[in-house]
Amino acid sequence: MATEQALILASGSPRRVELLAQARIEPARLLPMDIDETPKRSENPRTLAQRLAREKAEAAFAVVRADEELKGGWVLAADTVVAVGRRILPKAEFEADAFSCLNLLSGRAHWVYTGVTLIAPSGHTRSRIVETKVRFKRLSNAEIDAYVQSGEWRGKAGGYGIQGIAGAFVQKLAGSYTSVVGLPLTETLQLLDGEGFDIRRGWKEG
Ligand SMILES: Cc1cn([C@H]2C[C@H](O)[C@@H](COP(=O)(O)OP(=O)(O)OP(=O)(O)O)O2)c(=O)[nH]c1=O
Repeated sequence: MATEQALILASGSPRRVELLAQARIEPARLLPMDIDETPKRSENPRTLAQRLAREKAEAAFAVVRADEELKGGWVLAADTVVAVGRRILPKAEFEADAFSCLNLLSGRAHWVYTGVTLIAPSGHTRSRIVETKVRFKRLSNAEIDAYVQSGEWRGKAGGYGIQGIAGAFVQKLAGSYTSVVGLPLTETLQLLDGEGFDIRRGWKEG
């Protein structure tokens, strides 16, 4: 009989669950961590994504370690930050956020940084940061208005979701598409594999 292995995903992001499902990895438990995501003064976007992924993973690991049922699981967390130069864009909550993000992104290139942290049952921690450059076409006011109406930007870093309508705004992408959606699959599977989690257990046909 195969030994049990449990992945605890320290996330409330449906995108991250879907990306793992794409690789046939199903978390045993979702454990969203409500941490303060405010950037430190003059913190750069890359460092912020790394720090927040680590903080989410560490907070979740503390819960897992103290829980009889969850103990022995692998803890995974990620954080996605969108930036234009050093300017960090908000996770859009209000229409005004979405308007200002889209006006800023229109006709320009921006960077998407996703930090990923994995904590193995032993407590051993590994992190990766993935950087992707995305270029949007020039957006007309009518396009921005219609996109804001769609509501697809809600709760998303930089005020857009590449996996939806905004996929049509992208002229060029250099890096990792899955990282922009919220979880770089190649690097995440490498981390899991490196810490003894069987990433191919669900790959068998039927
Ligand atoms: C740029 C971009 C971001 N996003 C999403 C991914 C993340 O869910 C969100 C960035 O916010 P995060 O703070 O990384 O994640 P979250 O608060 O949604 O979830 P949790 O902390 O519980 O894991 O933006 C997209 O879905 N598509 C995109 O194209």
